[in-house]
Amino acid sequence: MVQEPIRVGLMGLGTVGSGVVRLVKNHREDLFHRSGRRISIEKILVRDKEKERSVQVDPALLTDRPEEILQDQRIDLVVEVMGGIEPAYSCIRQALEGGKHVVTANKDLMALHGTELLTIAREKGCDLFYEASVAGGIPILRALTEGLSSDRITAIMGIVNGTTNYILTEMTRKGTPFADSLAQAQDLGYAEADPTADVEGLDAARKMVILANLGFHTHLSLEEVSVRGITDVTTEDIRFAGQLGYVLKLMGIAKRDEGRVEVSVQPALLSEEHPLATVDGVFNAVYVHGEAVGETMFYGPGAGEMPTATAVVSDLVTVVKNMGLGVNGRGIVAPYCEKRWKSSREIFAKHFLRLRLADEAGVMAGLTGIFAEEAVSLEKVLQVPVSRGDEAEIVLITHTASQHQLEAVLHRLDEMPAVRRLMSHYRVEGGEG
Ligand SMILES: NC(=O)C1=CN([C@@H]2O[C@H](COP(=O)(O)OP(=O)(O)OC[C@H]3O[C@@H](n4cnc5c(N)ncnc54)[C@H](OP(=O)(O)O)[C@@H]3O)[C@@H](O)[C@H]2O)C=CC1
Ligand SMILES: N[C@@H](CC=O)C(=O)O
Repeated sequence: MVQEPIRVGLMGLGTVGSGVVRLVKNHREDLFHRSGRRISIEKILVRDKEKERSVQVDPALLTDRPEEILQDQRIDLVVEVMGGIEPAYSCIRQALEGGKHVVTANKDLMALHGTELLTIAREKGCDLFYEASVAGGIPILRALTEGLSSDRITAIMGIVNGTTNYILTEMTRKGTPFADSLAQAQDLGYAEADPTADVEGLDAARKMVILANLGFHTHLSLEEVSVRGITDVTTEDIRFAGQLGYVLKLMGIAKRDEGRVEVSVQPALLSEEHPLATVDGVFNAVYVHGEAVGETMFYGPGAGEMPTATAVVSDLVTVVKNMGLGVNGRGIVAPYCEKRWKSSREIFAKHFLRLRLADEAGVMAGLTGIFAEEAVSLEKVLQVPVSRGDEAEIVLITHTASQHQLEAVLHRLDEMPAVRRLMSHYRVEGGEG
């Protein structure tokens, strides 16, 4: 008996949606063999039906009315690649409540409403997959939920935003100014429609919430994550970090010790030996530490049309296979670990500080005295030349100290008259010893 095809309603035909159309067409036979059904894109929701498209589609498939997909009983599965919260949230909710399976690439939405939507999906016996929402083409969500499902995850650290990694790589390698590198990332289709979310760290924070919730089986919300982007990173910071043996990356850091978690996004220095240090350009990588497995790392393109479409269409294949087995929605695990945040006394790291000082006798002694009194020892100190004769600049790296100790030092430096300016400070990961 010839089975009916799986009927898909595609919401969005931009960068990712176009990739989905291309992949479904180009890998048609493989997808059929792997999923057991033909995949047919029945309708495509767009904002502007007249717009010129980079991919060829039958104009009769285009609609600007979501209900044409949501109320079509023949459609089994909705692929949401519009982005943003609304109308994506209402569409996905309505699709699930109507018994349609959903695949989405929308991290904004999954970071904000993921737990709620997954609960609806489970109750309705529907699948809701979102592999493409984190790290584009890297199957990291599947690694956490399947490959590492026997382990207890203690750390997830990642370069999870392709746009900022591209910008920082261009600044490091070629000294390309921030604005020019951002424009290139936009032209290449890596950046969000509003790139503020990329450069201010919010996009990475959304992904870290998704990763931490899956890895730690808890329910953390976005507002609780400490977020700092790359807009104040300078080429000097990058250069001095390099002189000390470090590279600067926008890092997502999620760690769990004895049930207490920390999650942050910040530009951080990585030792040149750290496995994440060589991840350049649009590439992403996620380093996962598990109690039993130890260190693992997942690497690949974090954004762009075809890598992201690969993740979306792979989710689609899983939905179709689950339909064949009659197990849709069963793989969704509800959060079962209590949420307990670390205090600032429980978060430990080394730190990089760049300070502009008055060039006077006794200033260095006063400065090192502050670090000693707060029990923060110094690992490396570098004096750098400055144009003003009455000023000196130093760059230093501390040994491991708590966040609380660092804040005490920064507060006291702020009150020390000879400290003219704190030029920059970053957390340092790796390079212990
Ligand atoms: N680009 C990337 O590399 C990656 C993107 N993602 C995520 O994938 C999703 C899609 O991103 P991307 O393809 O880059 O986005 P684009 O801006 O390129 O495309 C969005 C598409 O959705 C349509 N759309 C948007 N709003 C509406 C609306 N209100 N009603 C109807 N149609 C609408 C647009 O229609 P029209 O064309 O008519 O304007 C467009 O076709 C986002 O959630 C993004 O965060 C995830 C990983 C990587
Ligand atoms: N804007 C995002 C796209 C993928 O999620 C990024 O640059 O990583």
